[in-house]
Amino acid sequence: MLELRGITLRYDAPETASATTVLDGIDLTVADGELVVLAGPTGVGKSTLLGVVAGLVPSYTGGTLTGDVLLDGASIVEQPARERAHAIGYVGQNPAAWFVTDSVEEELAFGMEQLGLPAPTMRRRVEETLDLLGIADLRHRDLRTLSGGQQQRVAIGAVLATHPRLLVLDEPTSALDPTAAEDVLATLTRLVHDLGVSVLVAEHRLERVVPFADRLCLLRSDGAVEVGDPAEVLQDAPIAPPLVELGRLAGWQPLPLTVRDARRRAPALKERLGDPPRRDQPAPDADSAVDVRRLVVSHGRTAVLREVDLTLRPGTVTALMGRNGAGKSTLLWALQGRHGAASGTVRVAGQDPARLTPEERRATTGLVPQSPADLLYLETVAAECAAADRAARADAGSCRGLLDRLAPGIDPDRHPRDLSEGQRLALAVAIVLTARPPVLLLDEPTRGLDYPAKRALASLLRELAAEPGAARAILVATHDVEFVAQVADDLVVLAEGEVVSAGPVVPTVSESPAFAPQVTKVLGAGWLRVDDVAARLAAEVAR
Ligand SMILES: Nc1ncnc2c1ncn2[C@@H]1O[C@H](COP(=O)(O)OP(=O)(O)OP(=O)(O)O)[C@@H](O)[C@H]1O
Ligand SMILES: Nc1ncnc2c1ncn2[C@@H]1O[C@H](COP(=O)(O)OP(=O)(O)OP(=O)(O)O)[C@@H](O)[C@H]1O
Repeated sequence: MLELRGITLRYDAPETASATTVLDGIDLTVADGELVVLAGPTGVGKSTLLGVVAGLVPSYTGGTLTGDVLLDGASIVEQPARERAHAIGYVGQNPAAWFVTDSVEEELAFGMEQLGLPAPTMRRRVEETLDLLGIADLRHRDLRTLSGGQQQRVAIGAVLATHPRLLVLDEPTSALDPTAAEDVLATLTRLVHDLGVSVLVAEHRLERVVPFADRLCLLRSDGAVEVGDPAEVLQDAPIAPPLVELGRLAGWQPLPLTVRDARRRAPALKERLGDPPRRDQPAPDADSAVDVRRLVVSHGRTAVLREVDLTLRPGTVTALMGRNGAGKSTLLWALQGRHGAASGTVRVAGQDPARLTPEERRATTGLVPQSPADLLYLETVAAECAAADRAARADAGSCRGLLDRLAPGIDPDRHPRDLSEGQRLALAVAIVLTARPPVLLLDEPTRGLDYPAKRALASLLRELAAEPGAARAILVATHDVEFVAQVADDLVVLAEGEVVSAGPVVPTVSESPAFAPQVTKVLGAGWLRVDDVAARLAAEVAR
């Protein structure tokens, strides 16, 4: 159905007369009724390739494209994006940026209006889509007031309502809670299997998508491309979901792609491993870094946070999880003093953040918001890093050093607008971490990050939490269960604005089918990370 021939994209930088070749001679086909996953390191060119298919690159981004894009055998490479929209539905990495209307219902209808569909058809499809994505209760809502995951669902719905034959999706589950992500992927698979729709989806959280994939296309950083059966492509891929890494360690062949497959092989491995590792709990500290009591925050008449109690211990990383719209971002903003409490108290490093000046606030609390671009306002990566060093009175090069740990090798002269999603997030995280404030808040900080980058971020946060004398507390709102397994000591789960569980990570995730990481599902409570398994096997060999 879709055929890409020799796609090469060069981004020109006129001011320096240099050019970056992002994609170099990519060939790829997507058949009718096939779901192809596009994977690869942060910044390798996945979004660029999807943009080429949708007709957005190079028209909206600049750059020079060579090669051909064929749909049903006919070249569409010269066709503008809007003329491809009857067949190709595209959802970008940052859905809110693409909204063209004000309300959920209008947005769901907009694409169909553009295609000139009759009103009764539109009406019917809007209803179907609201149900399909579980967003019926949001139908009259203003798009700007939706949570990140709610926006992502609306964006996917708006495209599904046009009934495209090819869906092109850029990290479509990055803002979705684990259950919603599974539901959306199951819906897509139904469209693929029952209606012969084709899907090309770029994703970093391979543990979520690979079980649904017919084929995997891996773009490597050296420009090589591998396309094929997911288990074969992942055999020695530099990026792999935890199950695959576990399978490699244990020597399982073929590599397991689903928890079910891995569990069948697990008994022998469990026997070799013995008891799960003991996790030291940091010593309880009398002074909490963050203390929230009976916090209520409302939007109009709706209470979004209801009597929330939260204590963050210095020296710890706490994960904040919960369904889309549960109130996680609202809580983070309240800790930064930006959402006035209707009632209750908030104390951050002993003070009420709402009473601090912006400068005092920055000195106590650093927040990486859900859309990292909000923190970036200068012309180059180098200027952003230099400004962060100055603001934090840190040594020159501090911010750049942090950035290189997360996303190495970014051109310092590049405009932050032209970074890939993961690179932009890495820059925002580096800027906030440069200030080394006593309280760090991160809202969904793994979008666009590949596995090595997530591992680097986890170890950076662990180092910052453990810094002697810093008494630092870190709170990470995320849907990324594998990241939680790597980084967190404690877990707080919100539901409908209330804390429904709070405590050390191991018991809290072990009992939850939604929040348990793959290693826990395969090996049982107490095992969280592939690294723990590797360490135990290495110790066994040493004995
Ligand atoms: N308009 C542009 N001008 C110059 N360089 C660009 C532009 N857009 C993207 N790039 C660069 O092209 C490379 C590929 O970006 P792209 O967004 O396609 O990566 P990606 O694989 O989707 O990344 P991520 O995993 O972070 O989403 C990156 O190095 C990025 O900095
Ligand atoms: N201005 C507003 N008016 C009405 N409701 C709002 C407004 N702002 C946020 N909300 C609602 O408050 C709830 C909590 O939003 P919040 O962004 O805190 O959720 P979240 O847990 O961070 O979600 P996600 O996981 O999707 O990012 C959501 O249901 C959201 O729709």
